Amino acid sequence: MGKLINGVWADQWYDTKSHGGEFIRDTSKYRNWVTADGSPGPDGEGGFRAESGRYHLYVSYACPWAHRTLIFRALKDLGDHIEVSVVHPDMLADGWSFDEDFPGATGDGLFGSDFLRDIYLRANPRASGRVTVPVLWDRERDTIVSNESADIIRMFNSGFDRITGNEDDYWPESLRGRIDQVNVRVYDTVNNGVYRAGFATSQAAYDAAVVPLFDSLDWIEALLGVNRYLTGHRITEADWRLFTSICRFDAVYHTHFKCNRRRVTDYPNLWGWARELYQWPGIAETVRPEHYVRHYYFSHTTVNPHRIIPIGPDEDWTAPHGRG
Ligand SMILES: N[C@@H](CCC(=O)N[C@@H](CS)C(=O)NCC(=O)O)C(=O)O
Repeated sequence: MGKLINGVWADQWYDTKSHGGEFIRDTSKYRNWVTADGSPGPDGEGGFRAESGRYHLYVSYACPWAHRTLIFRALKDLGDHIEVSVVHPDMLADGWSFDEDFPGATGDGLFGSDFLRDIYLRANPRASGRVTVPVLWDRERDTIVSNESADIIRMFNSGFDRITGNEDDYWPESLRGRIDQVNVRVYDTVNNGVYRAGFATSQAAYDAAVVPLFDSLDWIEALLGVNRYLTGHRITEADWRLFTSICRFDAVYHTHFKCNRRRVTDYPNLWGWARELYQWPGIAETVRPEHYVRHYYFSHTTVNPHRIIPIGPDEDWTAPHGRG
């Protein structure tokens, strides 16, 4: 695992030393937007018009951020319009690779590259920074539109509606304030909180992440006792953004990232909600435990040096969810 520096690959783990043992996530570099008519989105430049077949999505089934984009691709009927390439779950010295010797790893369907970094270098031969999934690639302009999952799911939520005829809205105007509020807490303490706990290299940095994480899970459990979904009676982006961390929680974060005060199955409301989302049409196919279990336990040798993959909990995600 590493990063690009002026177009050259350097094998480097995250630098926690200079921040008191704390893991700090880099910000995404590409923030352009696909819009229905090609006008600029909230950030970045214009010229990325929604068109069938024009955009290609690079993902890992292991990654919770990439998982969001696969979920929105499924929810919004974009499967026939946006093709996907899936990296191998092992992220080793060369970063994400397009090796195909793992079921579900597709190789690079566009260029036949060996590594995901080749895609970043194609967009900019002197690229610097981490090489992350997801990446939304524009075949027409031969460049990266965005490598920020929060933006990509909003593009998918509304940008292609004229092409698909699917007008389901997971970021409805009337709930935007509340959704954004929930997203901030969920991002800081859960989505990113598990990484801050798991990659911490000091007790203080771990404590500072793990306590707010379980405070938030208690808060969510209470919310889901009152409302069917996080922001009320209607499922929104906020639910899907939480879901990708929750489906990985018991199998990975509880053990590998030491987030072990409780499991998801210990929270009756959260566990029912999680099963409902898992059973939502099109979603179970996007949940690939064999990829995420392998990825975390095998790739993070700083956390799990012997690469032993634990047996995992016995949980039935297909049991009736009892919600609603
Ligand atoms: N802000 C990005 C974060 C993406 C991200 O961190 N992806 C991880 C996989 S879960 C990755 O590719 N990491 C490689 C690295 O950090 O070198 C997003 O939400 O799209």
